[in-house]
Amino acid sequence: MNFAVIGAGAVGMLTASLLKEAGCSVQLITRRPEQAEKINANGIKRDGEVHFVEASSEWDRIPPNAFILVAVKYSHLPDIIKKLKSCCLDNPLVFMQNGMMHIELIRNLPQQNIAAGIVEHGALKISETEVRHTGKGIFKFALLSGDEKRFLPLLNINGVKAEWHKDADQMLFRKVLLNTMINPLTALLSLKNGELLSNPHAYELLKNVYTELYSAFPEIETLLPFEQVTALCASTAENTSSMLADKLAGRQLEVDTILLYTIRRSPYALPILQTFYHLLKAAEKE
Ligand SMILES: NC(=O)C1=CN([C@@H]2O[C@H](COP(=O)(O)OP(=O)(O)OC[C@H]3O[C@@H](n4cnc5c(N)ncnc54)[C@H](OP(=O)(O)O)[C@@H]3O)[C@@H](O)[C@H]2O)C=CC1
Ligand SMILES: CC(C)(CO)C(=O)C(=O)O
Repeated sequence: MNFAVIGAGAVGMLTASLLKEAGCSVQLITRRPEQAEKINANGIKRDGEVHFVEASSEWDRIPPNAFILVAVKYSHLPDIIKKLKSCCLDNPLVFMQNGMMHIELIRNLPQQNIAAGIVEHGALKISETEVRHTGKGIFKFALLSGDEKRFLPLLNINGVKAEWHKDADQMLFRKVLLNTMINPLTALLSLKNGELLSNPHAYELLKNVYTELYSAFPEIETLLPFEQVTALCASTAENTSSMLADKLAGRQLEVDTILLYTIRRSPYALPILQTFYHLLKAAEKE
């Protein structure tokens, strides 16, 4: 099976190396040619093992039948969308971003077959050619447009666990709610995921956020029971959330596509989350 992975950050390097290990043919597309050169020379190091994946910053290296997995951040998408409007017109596309604001952005792409992906793995970029697999999980996919049969091969890749979901909105919103609860609190308080449970003040805030979300989205009771939130904090206890990792690295935070999305989707004002939103935006570097 052929893949092109766009973006050689934490998720891009993790996904490309897992697919290569599974015997797939993988073309990694970097933004900077110098990163592609380093990857071609040294491979991708993942937890001490090296996986040789072909990398380039040239989009014409993408085979016409390859699945294109877009593994960049929400804020990087405008450039990618510009490219996709005139190339890779027949390739199936999968967008792997956290959050949900990208769904509107990609609505008018010319490609027929488009899916959303959820990455329930933890990945930390160590260097231009090294990634740490900080949490082993699963990939989830759901159809945004086109023919779902086109994507079913993604569920049968050796050693790469994947699930198909019938309802893209529900799949994505569950993850948004999870990220809305964990990411801002960890980023604001500089806590690891597990400390949201062990720090009594953080735990109180986590419960209050859940209660606030419940008032706006009562379906959360079945979509994402509080026990599932605490179970995830416990199973990723040592993880630095992606929002805290971005803050520590001085990168732009994915606040809008996660937190602002939730605030806007709510039928009522959400004062706790609005406060978190302004605290995070006020501290964000230009
Ligand atoms: N890290 C994690 O554990 C998880 C992340 N996610 C989600 O996955 C998405 C990606 O996250 P993550 O991998 O951590 O982000 P990173 O910031 O580590 O990586 C993003 C990569 O995209 C590259 N990029 C930006 N613009 C382009 C472009 N025009 N062409 C090619 N490459 C480009 C960047 O390149 P450059 O370095 O040159 O700027 C960078 O390598 C996010 O939405 C995140 O929320 C989901 C679950 C877990
Ligand atoms: C679920 C969670 C919070 C795990 O760290 C995550 O997806 C993230 O860090 O963005």
